[in-house]
Amino acid sequence: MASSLLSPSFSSFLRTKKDLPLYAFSSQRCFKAVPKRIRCSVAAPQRQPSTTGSVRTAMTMTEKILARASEKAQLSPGDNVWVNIDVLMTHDVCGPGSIGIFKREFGEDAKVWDREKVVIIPDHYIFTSDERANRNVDILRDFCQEQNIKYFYDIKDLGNFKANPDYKGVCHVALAQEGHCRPGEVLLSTDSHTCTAGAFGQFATGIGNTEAGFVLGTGKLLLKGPPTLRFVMDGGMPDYLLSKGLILQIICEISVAGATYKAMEFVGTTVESLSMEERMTLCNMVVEAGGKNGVVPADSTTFKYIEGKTFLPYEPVYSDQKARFLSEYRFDVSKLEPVVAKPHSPDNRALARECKDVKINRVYIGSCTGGKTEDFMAAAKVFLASGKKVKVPTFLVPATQKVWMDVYTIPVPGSGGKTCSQIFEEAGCDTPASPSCGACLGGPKDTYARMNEPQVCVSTTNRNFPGRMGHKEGQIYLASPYTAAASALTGYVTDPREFLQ
Ligand SMILES: CC(C)[C@H](C(=O)O)[C@@H](O)C(=O)O
Repeated sequence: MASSLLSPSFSSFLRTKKDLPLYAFSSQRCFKAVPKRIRCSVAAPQRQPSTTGSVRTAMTMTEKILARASEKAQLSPGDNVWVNIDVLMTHDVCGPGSIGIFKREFGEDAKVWDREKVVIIPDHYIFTSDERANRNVDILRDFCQEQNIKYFYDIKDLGNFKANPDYKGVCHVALAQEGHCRPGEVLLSTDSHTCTAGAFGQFATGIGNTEAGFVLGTGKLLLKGPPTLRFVMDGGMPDYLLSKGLILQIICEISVAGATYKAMEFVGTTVESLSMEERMTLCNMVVEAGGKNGVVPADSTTFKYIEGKTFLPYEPVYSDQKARFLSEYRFDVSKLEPVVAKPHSPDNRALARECKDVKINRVYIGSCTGGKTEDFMAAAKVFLASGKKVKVPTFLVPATQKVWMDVYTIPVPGSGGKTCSQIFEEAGCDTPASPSCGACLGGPKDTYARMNEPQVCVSTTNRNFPGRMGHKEGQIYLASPYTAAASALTGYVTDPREFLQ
């Protein structure tokens, strides 16, 4: 690696790197392999507060993960620390840029720090004839071949996604399904919805291309520890609510800037009762409140989901009882009603029933937020309960190839063995499309279900900014899969209780 090619900040880091013992950069999980005390004293010869044996201050789980990953005994909000990264993910939109920066800064022949810790998932602009979008995937492929990247979920045949057994689809859902989400670890990726993986009790956050270029070369990143907001959600989940409703409620309460550079920790009996997919939905939209990361303590639900998906050891951490939280918010979930976020901001709250006069042109069910297996099962439940047909075009975009398979194979409870796909067909929905991010963020003009007209859409996705799904005058109502399906059946924004009670 030619250090003369490096920018000042990169080269000063590398000087530090030279002084550190080798094991800090090995592919092993060094906090497991090396006793903490030895690590600290070798890496930092001067006595630090963390090595004096003084009683440590209570920490939140986010602080603990970052402390451990930076080989410190203690971390307080605001501390800047060099964090060892467990997984770095990138996709077709940001991968080429990150690779370009990596090559520019570390040299054309540089190798990534660990070929088994880099995960590359084409997912955004896949099923399009847009040449630049297609070229992005080619750049990823060339890089993965050159670097012998272990986890590259490639797609070559755009005409038939099933002909690409490695292809997954939406990165945040694929990361979980493929066992890349492990409690206590640090996962970074060039996508703001990386916070989804906090559902597994890990520190997961989105980074920029420049940072990703740096991580590709070093496996480290300088991160500032965020303070934590704690959300305690208790009470039985009403059977017309999904966790999309919970996170919309929270964002509306604290605003789109309410958690800027803060961790959002979700606890309480309701959270404990949620499935992994529902926890993922909760953490997924943390960034819509400005959050640095979302986190749910790992429990038996987490361990069961992970079982068989990864063979790497992991070590969960939990907030200390006396951990300091910046604020605490409490919700009695049993009293909540279905909400939507009206155009053009995820915190533009209204009760679904307050919008019953809003006429809509289409419904979209898909994305990392609302395109998981359970999201389709929820929508199918509403269609099944109504026995009616949809009144507006209803687009279904499974997040991943596995979700697509589930839609076609898993029987919906109470349906006499029908699959979601059968129920959707009977209800008159569009045939489930090839898995990808689809029209969640507009995409090239020929993207399936893109809003090319100034229409009104109820969507299970995460953002409703002007132009988000295509047309800049389009109007997007963010909603749960229950509310989206109910709205499809009436042609108006509809409270799902109309069909579920
Ligand atoms: C393309 C990518 C940079 C972007 C993000 O990071 O959020 C996208 O995934 C989105 O949802 O808007």
